[in-house]
Order: sequence, then C-alpha cells, then structure tokens
Amino acid sequence: MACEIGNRTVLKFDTEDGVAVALARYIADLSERFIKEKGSFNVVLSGGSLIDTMRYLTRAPYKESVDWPKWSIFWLDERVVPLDSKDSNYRLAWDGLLKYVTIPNNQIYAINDKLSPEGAAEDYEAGLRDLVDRRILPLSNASGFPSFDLMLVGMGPDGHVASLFPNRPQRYEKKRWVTYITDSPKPPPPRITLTFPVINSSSEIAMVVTGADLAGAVKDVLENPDSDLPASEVSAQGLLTWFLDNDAASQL
Ligand SMILES: O=C1O[C@H](COP(=O)(O)O)[C@@H](O)[C@H](O)[C@H]1O
Repeated sequence: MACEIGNRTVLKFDTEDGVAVALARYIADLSERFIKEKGSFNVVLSGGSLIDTMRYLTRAPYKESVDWPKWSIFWLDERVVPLDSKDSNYRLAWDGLLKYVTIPNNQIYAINDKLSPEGAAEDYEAGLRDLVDRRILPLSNASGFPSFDLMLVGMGPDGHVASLFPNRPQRYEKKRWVTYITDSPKPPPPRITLTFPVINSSSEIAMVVTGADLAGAVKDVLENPDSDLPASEVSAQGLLTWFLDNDAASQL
C-alpha cells in the first residue's frame, strides 16, 4: 500500500520480506535509470539491518541484470574500527552484498581504518572533494553540497539516522560534509558520518525501516509535524520514499 505523508511517499508491506522484494526492484530500477542518464550510479549505504534487507539484489534476476561495474559505493556512516571487525559497516556490506557482485574495488570507498575518528572524517571528506574535482561526484546546484544518486538510510529506535543522534551536536552540522563522533550512544562509540546538508542533497533517498521496535519513532517522524527526531530532518532533492513493514507501521 502506498500513501503520501507530507513530502514523503510511504510504502507499506505485510512483512520484512515484502520490503526486501520491493527494495531490490526499486534499487535495480534506479540503477538502470541513472546509468542510462549519466553512465554511472553512486550509492550510499547505511549499516544495520539495511544490508540484509537488500539481500534479493544478490540473487536472480538482479545479480546478473544489474550493471554492477557502473556502481560506486559510499558509506553514510562508519564505525571507526578495523574494516574486518564485526562492528564495521564495510564488513557488513561486504559479507552481505559486495562480495556477491562485480563492483570494481576502486569504486568502493571505505574509510581509512588506521586513523583517529577526526582524521578518518577529514580523510573521507577529502576523498569526496577529490571525486568532485574529478567530476565523478556532482555538486547539487541547489545546495552546493555533493549529490549522490541514491542514499539508503536506516533508522534506530531513538530516531537516529547515519550516526546523527538525538542529544548529540553532529546533527546540527551545517558546513562540513563529513563529521565524527567519539561518544555515540549506540556502540561502538567512535564513528564518522555524512552530515545532513549532504544527506539532503541526494537525488533519491530510501528510508528502510522494519521491526516493531521502530514503530514509535516511525509514528513520531511521519505524523508529528514538530518531531525533533533526527530522522524527521531527512529530505531529498528528488523523491524520499519510506519502506515500512507492518510491524514498523503498526502505530500509524
Ligand atoms: O548504528 C547504526 O544504526 C543505524 C540503524 O541500524 P538498524 O540496525 O536499526 O537498522 C544504521 O542505519 C547505521 O548505519 C548504523 O551505523
């Protein structure tokens, strides 16, 4: 079932598996559209449950039909831990998605895990600036911040997105493209994260939210015009689409 709530399209499915099926088709369709329009597809991944919900992309027909070599992969946020740690969003994405598909390694933009959180954030932002200089990543005409084709965003029960948490100042960053946090309320504490000006410069955003523990935050973000949760600040230059299962939508 689809409906419009504010400036968001909300798609509701009976089960998490229904979300997973629809999400794979949505991503494959966008991949085809962007590659036809400009020859490449820049995708930003979250960590958490999102990667498992992308599982149908690693199977037929998408494993073969998607033009994976035209993709570039970035992270919305990353834990500052070794890339082979079980807490790393890179490792999660590698194990659940990237190892099954044919995206060239030099188009997978992981953090430098040898640096401090501050250093890793500066290094990731410098890498993005280099891609802008080389015209691989465009700047949004509207905001002047880099504009990714698709951002896949998860949400925590506290309404956090990326590593932008309630009661932490990073969510108010207006100048930097990438910032860092050393006291994340959700472990592990050291992380880097894209900032809201970058998130909200994306062409397309999918908020992928499944599970009963998220129902309260979903209701607040989608039905309370005065919501102060970080997820309520997400907007896109194109379409912002929420994918919900019945559990996450149970309080709407
Ligand atoms: O810590 C994180 O949490 C959020 C939400 O994760 P989920 O398991 O509740 O889906 C995730 O989007 C973010 O990338 C991750 O670092």
